[in-house]
Amino acid sequence: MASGKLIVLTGPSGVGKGTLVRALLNRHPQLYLSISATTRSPRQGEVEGNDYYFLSKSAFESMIEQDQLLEWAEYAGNYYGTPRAKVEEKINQGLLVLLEIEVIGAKAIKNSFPDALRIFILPPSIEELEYRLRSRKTDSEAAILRRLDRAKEELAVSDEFDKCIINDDLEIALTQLEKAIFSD
Ligand SMILES: Nc1nc2c(ncn2[C@@H]2O[C@H](COP(=O)(O)OP(=O)(O)O)[C@@H](O)[C@H]2O)c(=O)[nH]1
Ligand SMILES: Nc1ncnc2c1ncn2[C@@H]1O[C@H](COP(=O)(O)OP(=O)(O)O)[C@@H](O)[C@H]1O
Repeated sequence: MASGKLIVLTGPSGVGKGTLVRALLNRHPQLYLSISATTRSPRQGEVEGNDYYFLSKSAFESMIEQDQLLEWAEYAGNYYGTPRAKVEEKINQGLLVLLEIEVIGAKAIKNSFPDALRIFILPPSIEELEYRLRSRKTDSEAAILRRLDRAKEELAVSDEFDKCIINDDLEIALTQLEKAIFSD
């Protein structure tokens, strides 16, 4: 059976990764989005198994110990990781599998999936990133400041990825993303 491909979308919190992924999945339902595990508490409206698998710290640590995560990272005081089994199953079925993850995990993916296409989403400016994080109204002030701190470190390594796309105009970014995913 033809082997599928892994596509990794990364970039700072608030840049629009989730928005781009939702638009991509709407237009291309054949894409498979991996659902991550996290120790973060659900936000209002988030659904178990749809947005994330919400786990206790000890359940997450037991997944790490049993090598059930393809990659994982600590981010803003919580653990986040990609469950391995589903991704491997879908890749073996020949599907295009999408991961939406932070930068450390996206770098680590290179070890297990050297052929993964890793795309870094950039904001038009750090001021616009802060504006997006605040206007989303999903995070506390402390969480926003942790995300902005982390964003500065993340933006500094954007050139280590296969492709960078600036999410200024959403439609333009989406078209560039489609080109990167489907023309390779
Ligand atoms: N390494 C890694 N990062 C993840 C995973 N799932 C989500 N993330 C990232 O963790 C960060 C925080 O996610 P979240 O709390 O949902 O905030 P949001 O992305 O700003 O809405 C984001 O950069 C996500 O892309 C994962 O499985 N592994
Ligand atoms: N191109 C864009 N222009 C303006 N606002 C955007 C754009 N893309 C996303 N946003 C908004 O920015 C905020 C953060 O987007 P989100 O997809 O949650 O980011 P991430 O998943 O990277 O944390 C949301 O309120 C979203 O509606």
